Amino acid sequence: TKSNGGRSGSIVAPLVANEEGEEVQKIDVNPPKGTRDFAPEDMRLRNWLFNHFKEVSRLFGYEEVDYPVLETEALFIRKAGEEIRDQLYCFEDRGKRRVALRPELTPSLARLVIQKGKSVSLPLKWFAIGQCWRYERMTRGRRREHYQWNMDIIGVPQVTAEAELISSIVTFFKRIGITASDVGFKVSSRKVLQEMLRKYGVPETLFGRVCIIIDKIEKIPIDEIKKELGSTGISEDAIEQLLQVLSVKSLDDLEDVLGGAGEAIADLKQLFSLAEKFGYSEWIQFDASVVRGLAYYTGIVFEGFDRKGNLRAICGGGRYDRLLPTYGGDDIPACGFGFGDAVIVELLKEKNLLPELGQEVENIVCALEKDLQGAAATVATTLRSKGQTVDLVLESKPLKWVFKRAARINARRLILVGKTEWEDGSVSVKVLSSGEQFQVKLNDLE
Ligand SMILES: Nc1ccc(Br)nc1
Repeated sequence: TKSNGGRSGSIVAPLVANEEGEEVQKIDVNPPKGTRDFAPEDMRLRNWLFNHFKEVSRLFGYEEVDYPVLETEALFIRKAGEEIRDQLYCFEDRGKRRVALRPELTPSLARLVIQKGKSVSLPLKWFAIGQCWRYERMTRGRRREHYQWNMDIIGVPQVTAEAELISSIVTFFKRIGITASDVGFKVSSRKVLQEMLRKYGVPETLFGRVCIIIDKIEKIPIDEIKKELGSTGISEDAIEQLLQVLSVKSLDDLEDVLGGAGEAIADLKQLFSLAEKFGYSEWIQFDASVVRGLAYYTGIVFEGFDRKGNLRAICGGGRYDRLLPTYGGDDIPACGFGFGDAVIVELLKEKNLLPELGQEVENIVCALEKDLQGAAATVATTLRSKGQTVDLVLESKPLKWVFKRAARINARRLILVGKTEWEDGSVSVKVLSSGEQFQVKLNDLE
């Protein structure tokens, strides 16, 4: 027995004989470390999830886009100390170009918007579902790929954009049976930090780095946070004040600390007011400690969390008004979110909300004799041309086998092509749930 979970990686794989009788090593039939296969039952769940993503995006009037999974490494090189950068799945290709498997979709979106330039009219409302990658030492045994649903609004500076994005996620949750008792959104604004840093004369250039350090506040000891903040040159007093403001519990308290004139308070007040109008107030709460782990956010940030606190963030997003100019693009405001395909499935399992998705086919068609296989093909094609799904039995099989297969694929009807009936263009139909059986002319078969 293998001690490595059946992977033949480190243990010499068994030798098997090929067609020429040569001894060959059996390949490792598992997918590469950190990646997944999607066998039919997995693919049915994935399609169910993605169809909800797509249906919500369509409801909100968003257009679908996609980008290459492979991008130039430069698209993701940011110097703010992000984990997403440390884990970049990057390499040199055969043309000696530095490339990377995308760790997220937003930089590709920015690249395409810049590429389109004046040929597109703002605002743009785009969505994508794409596989994203990271290269992480497998010691933690975590996945190296996941699929992310993204929705983005490009060209709207007002907070109405963020309010609509959160509404789309709430709409998604409601469609799959998740309620405000299960999940909430922690909402804040990076303008809180920005205003605090300005107050202490901290250079704007440190903003991204400071946010990334603070995003780790619940992951590493507070002394480490203070040490890392200190290493940027921020004074101890400023650090104390920063950490103080992150523990503020309400917008009113925040207003007391920041004063009422700043954009942070104005944005947050408007967002909570719009939440009322969109009908999702019970889903959101102010939480000054939310900063998110991507350097490019500049304003409102939010993350979906499970109220039981068992899981990692379900989704997250925010405003990134400075991203396009960092790639040489125009100064176009933007905001968006990412929603991964892993935590949501863990949540659905926990809430017993996973859908039962068996294979379904309307008809299984079978020739009763070998020389009627052609006739069976005609029957299958006729049904398919009418939009009926058909599993055609492709070889001569005993009826017992056919009935077993019909049950396994959950066929609704068994269509038998027999010699006598076929002579006058008819087939036998058996409705498998009721046992009802009748003969019918092929052309009358619906
Ligand atoms: N960015 C990223 C990519 C892949 C996985 Br799995 N998690 C995060």
